[in-house]
Amino acid sequence: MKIYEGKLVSQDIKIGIIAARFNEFITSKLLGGAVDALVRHEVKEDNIEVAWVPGAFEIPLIASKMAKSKNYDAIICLGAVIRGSTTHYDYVCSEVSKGIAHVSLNSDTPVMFGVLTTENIEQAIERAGTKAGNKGFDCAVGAIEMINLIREMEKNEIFNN
Ligand SMILES: Nc1c(NC[C@H](O)[C@H](O)[C@H](O)CO)[nH]c(=O)[nH]c1=O
Ligand SMILES: CC(=O)[C@@H](O)COP(=O)(O)O
Repeated sequence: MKIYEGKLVSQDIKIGIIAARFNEFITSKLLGGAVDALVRHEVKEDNIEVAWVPGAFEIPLIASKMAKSKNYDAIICLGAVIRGSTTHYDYVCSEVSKGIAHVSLNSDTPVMFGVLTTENIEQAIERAGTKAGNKGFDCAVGAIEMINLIREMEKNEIFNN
């Protein structure tokens, strides 16, 4: 039985991060967690590039452009969509999640979904560095794992058709 898994090592890893400015009180904490995880796993700061977009809905477009550039080994998408009093929340969440998944599959690039979708501000705060951890940190570790998993499987010619 052969098992492949991505090691948490970071030789010459280049990361693109997209952060939504909407609910910046939350998304800045997600960004801090992601950068902390990357640096503590020895990703060079010069190899981390951050793009700020107005809101989560704009993330997929920039993710697509970053992925098409082939300048990044993985892309991390960070946002905080918090339900309001209309159905706008449902449309934003749906399109952002579909859009990010579409970019990842169409570009063969790991695009990590670090967009909080919460019922209230308290749930967002809990997931941005308090009692439920930091989803930005988690996504960054996942990005390193995915990059190394793909590299390992490619080295073993697993994807050769
Ligand atoms: N309500 C939230 C939004 N709304 C804004 C949209 O993401 C988008 O920027 C706007 O519709 C213009 O295209 N964005 C969030 O990131 N979080 C929210 O809670
Ligand atoms: C997620 C949203 O778009 C939401 O915060 C907007 O609030 P509202 O539905 O009250 O306009």
